[in-house]
Amino acid sequence: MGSGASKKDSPPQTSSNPGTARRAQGTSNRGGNFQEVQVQAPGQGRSGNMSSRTPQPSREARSRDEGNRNRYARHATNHSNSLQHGQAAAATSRDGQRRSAPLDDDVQFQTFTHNNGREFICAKRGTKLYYLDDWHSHDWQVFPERWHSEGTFQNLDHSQYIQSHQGQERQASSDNKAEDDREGHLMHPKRGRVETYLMEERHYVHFFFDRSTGKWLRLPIGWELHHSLVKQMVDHVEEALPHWKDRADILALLRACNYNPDECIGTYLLLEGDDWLLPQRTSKDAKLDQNKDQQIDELTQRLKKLEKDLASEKKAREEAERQLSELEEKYSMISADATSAQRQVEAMQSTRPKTARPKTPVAVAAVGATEQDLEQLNSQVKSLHKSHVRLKIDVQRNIGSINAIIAEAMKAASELKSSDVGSRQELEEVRALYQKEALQRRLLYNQFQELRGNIRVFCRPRRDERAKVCISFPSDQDIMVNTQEGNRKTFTFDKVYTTEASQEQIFADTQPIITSCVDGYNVCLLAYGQTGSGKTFTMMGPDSNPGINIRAITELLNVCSQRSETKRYNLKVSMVEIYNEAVQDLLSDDVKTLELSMVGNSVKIPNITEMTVDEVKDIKGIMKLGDSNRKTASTKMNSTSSRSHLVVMITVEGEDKVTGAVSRGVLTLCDLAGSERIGKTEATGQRLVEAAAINKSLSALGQVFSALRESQLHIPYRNSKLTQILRPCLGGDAKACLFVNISPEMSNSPETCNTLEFGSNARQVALGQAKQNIQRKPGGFPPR
Ligand SMILES: Nc1ncnc2c1ncn2[C@@H]1O[C@H](COP(=O)(O)OP(=O)(O)OP(=O)(O)O)[C@@H](O)[C@H]1O
Repeated sequence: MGSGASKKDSPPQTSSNPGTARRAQGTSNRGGNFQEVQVQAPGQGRSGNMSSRTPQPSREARSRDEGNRNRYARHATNHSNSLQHGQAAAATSRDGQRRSAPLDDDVQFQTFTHNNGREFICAKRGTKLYYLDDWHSHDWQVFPERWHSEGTFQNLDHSQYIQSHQGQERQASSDNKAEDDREGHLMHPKRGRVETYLMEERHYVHFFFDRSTGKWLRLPIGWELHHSLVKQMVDHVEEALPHWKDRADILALLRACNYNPDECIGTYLLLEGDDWLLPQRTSKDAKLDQNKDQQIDELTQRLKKLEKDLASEKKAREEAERQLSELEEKYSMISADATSAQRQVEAMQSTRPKTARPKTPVAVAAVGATEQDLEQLNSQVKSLHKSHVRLKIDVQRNIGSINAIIAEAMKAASELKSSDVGSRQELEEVRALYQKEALQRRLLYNQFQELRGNIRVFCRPRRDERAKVCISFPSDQDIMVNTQEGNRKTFTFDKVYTTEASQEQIFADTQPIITSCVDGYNVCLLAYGQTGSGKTFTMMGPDSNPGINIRAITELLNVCSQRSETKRYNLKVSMVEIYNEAVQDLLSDDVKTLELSMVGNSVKIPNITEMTVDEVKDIKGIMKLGDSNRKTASTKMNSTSSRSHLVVMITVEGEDKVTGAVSRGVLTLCDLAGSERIGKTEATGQRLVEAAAINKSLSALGQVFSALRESQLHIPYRNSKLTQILRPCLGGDAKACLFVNISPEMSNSPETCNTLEFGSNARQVALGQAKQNIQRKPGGFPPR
């Protein structure tokens, strides 16, 4: 085995990867390079000569050993054969003639169990010992010296097992042949055994051109994260899943999802909660958490103790206060007695002659208060004073401890406040979870819509501040109309904008669908509604605030230039007007009328003018040219209203610089003529003819939607020029969006209801899953 040299004497780790096994098999030297050992044929000579000497193992060990021996015996048979062949071949090549191998009993087979758990089959000849590195190879390696101390040997009695297991060997080899090594499994900690299959899929792979080697090389993840387009995708996923911080991980899943951010988010959400997807928690994290829990417990205990102390201190304080007030009362009584006694003494002294100072207490007794009484009173006053001082000290001491308690309580309160911050964080997490849930629901809904190929319908009311409005918005998917009869009707769409919605908002919601045109999808956007409801404002918009048309082409140019490293793009624009059932080329100098030819499911418009757009500045010129050629005429309702359908078609062809595959997507942007009833416009003459043509084509569009909705066999595309042109967009492999533009005025509520009903019907149309138009070889697409 050539690789044996690189493995040196360190035993390779066991690999369960079937691919690895297969590779090892594929690269091994079938003839073997065992050049030193002469071995006997299986079943010949002495065998298992040491088995009788080995101590008897336990029953469990015995059965394990038997299993091993069976395996080894099979391989020993094969390998002893191959030893012979290898040796013979080697001997032949070395000496030019085949050396006769002494097929005697000088080879002994043993199993060696390395301490790392791996087992090897070994062959001993004389003093030399060899081992088989790879189970499937026939390459014998010299047994490394140091392994002797790193494992144990067991002799192998192969002749004993060969006969009984030759049948098994044959069975095993026939089983192996049928085995598909793309099948596999992994052991998931929660899901248990997970079956896997290595699918073959066409995937985008980012390459870069390496000038030094002149080769295209795979872009490493680290580099790819700096690529602007990829960066955008990773940002998008990161924004949707704020918990997923590892950008390289995100990119790895994006690669696996063929650079589809939605699929990437969907996969993540599907497996969310899976520990393997989240950053692995380290033992350090666990310890930190444990410490935190401990701290919280300690704090809670302390808080409880403080509360208890506070309560008992409060009680003691109340008691002290009560005693104090009692003492104060007593003191005031006694001091009142003392004062009156003092007064009596003074009175007595003032009435007594100055010279005749009483020498005996009898004189004092005569006025009712003896000296003894006074002394008693004096001592009472003194003791009261003492208890007053003691009380004062007590109160001061208590106030000190109460202050300490208050400080502790304040500390505990601030800790509680910080734990409140924690619960606020929890609240934030719950909110994030809710947002994720909502995102998941929206994604699933979008995926469902995409799979069914539903026409997405967006409702946009025109801004009107003066008029009495008849609409209200219960949610961003519902709109309620108050009819003139006083009823209320609610309609549901994929999105309902308010009258305040900006052009940017409108474009942002359609942008992903529009840009999928660069990937080879056909995309169609229609604006339907009565005259003056804002269709042209939405699609074309004023110069200062452009609508979808100009923003879409600008965005397509941006996406193309972002991908210019790997793809070469060509963007062409054509513009037609359908006026009175005639298709007119708006980009030709003479506004020529065009013929349509239906070929199968597609429509061809021969001789249509296509203008290449290379830069953003080209767009406005083209739009202006088309607009100036557009027929507009006044009706009673709107003096500038267009009485024709305007269809702008943008073809984006991309050629992959590496594979040469060509993608082609067509973005069809259609500003339909006003849908109001003829009666309301009071049209006559030419205007009446125009209105009739408009009505005919719009009702043909409605019929196509109805037929598609009911999955009828015949879809009446041929009923009008409009439906013929739109056939590739409504025929099953395109993505379609319909804007229903409405007027908010009460006087227009019947038309508004009609428009919303048209939109509701269209929303039920399932076109089927959109398909990418990609051809392997360039030049594969027929001209339009
Ligand atoms: N969302 C809006 N915000 C501000 N102004 C608007 C809005 N929608 C429409 N308008 C204004 O209302 C008027 C009529 O709109 P617009 O011409 O787009 O209607 P329309 O449906 O295309 O009519 P028509 O069928 O006749 O072509 C225009 O002056 C336009 O600027």
